[in-house]
Amino acid sequence: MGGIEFLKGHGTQNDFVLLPDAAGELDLTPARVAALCDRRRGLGADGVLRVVRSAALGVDSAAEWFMDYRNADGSIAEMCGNGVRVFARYLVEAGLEQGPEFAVGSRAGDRPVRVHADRSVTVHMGPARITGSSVAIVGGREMSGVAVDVGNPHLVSTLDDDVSALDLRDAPRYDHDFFPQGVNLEFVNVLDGDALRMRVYERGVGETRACGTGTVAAVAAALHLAGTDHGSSTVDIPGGRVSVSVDREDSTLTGPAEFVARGELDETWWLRQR
Ligand SMILES: N[C@@H](CCC[C@H](N)C(=O)O)C(=O)O
Repeated sequence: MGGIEFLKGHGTQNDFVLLPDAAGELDLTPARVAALCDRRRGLGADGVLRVVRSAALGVDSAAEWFMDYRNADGSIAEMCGNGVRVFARYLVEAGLEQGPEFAVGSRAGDRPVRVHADRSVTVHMGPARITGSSVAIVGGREMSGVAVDVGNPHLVSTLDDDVSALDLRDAPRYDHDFFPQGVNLEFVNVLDGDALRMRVYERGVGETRACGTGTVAAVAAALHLAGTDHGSSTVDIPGGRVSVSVDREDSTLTGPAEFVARGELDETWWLRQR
C-alpha cells in the first residue's frame, strides 16, 4: 500500500478530511473515520469526504464523481451541504472537473454545482420538503420545531430569545419515533425578513460551526411559518454566512470553500485503526 493522500478543508468552519480515492480502494471503516476526525488522536474534523468515481462504487449516477460522506462518529449520511462545496472546489483545482458547472453524486442524489471565480460555490440542493412538526428538548426546555427533509433529516426550532445563549454541550433530546434514523437539530432566530441566525447540533457529530443542509432547512422552515414556500435569506452561523434560496422545486446554497492543508497519512497509523 502506498501513502494515503489527504486534504483538510472547511466550508464556513464545518471542517472535513478529504480522501482522494478515485478507484474506491480504501477500506474506510467507521473506526478509521472516527480516528481521523478525532481532534486529539487524529487530524480532527466534523466529517470525511471520500472522493471516488461513481462507477467505482457501482452507484447509479450521471455524475462522474461521488461524495462518499461520513460523520465524525463513523456513521454514513445522505448529504452534506458544506462538504459538497469543498468537494466541488477540490475537483476543479485537481483538474478532475473542468468546471465551472458540473454535478456531484451523493446518497441524496446528484447535486449540480457552480464553482465561482472567488472560490465560493453554489449548490443546487434539491427540494426542501416539510415533513411535519416535532419537539427538541434542550436542558429540560421543550422547543417545537418544523421537520424538514433536505435529503437528510432536520428539525428546525425557531426561538424568540438569542440562540447564541443556548447551552448545547449536552446532546438535545428528540422524538426517536418521529426520527428513527436520528436528526440534525437547528435553533434559529429570524432577524428580519431575509436574515436568520442559526446554531446546529448535528447527527453523528455534535455541535458544529455550520451545517449547509441545516441552513437550507432553516430557511424552508422560516418560510413555511411565514405562510410561503419560496424566498431567499442569508444565514449567519458561528462559522460565517451563507446565502440560501428556496422554492417548491429546488433550493440553492452559496458559500465559501477553503483548503487548509494537504499531506499523507502515516500508513502504520492507518493500518492500526480498524
Ligand atoms: N454538515 C453537513 C451535514 C452532515 C450530515 C449530517 N450530520 C447528518 O447526519 O445528516 C452539512 O453541511 O449539510
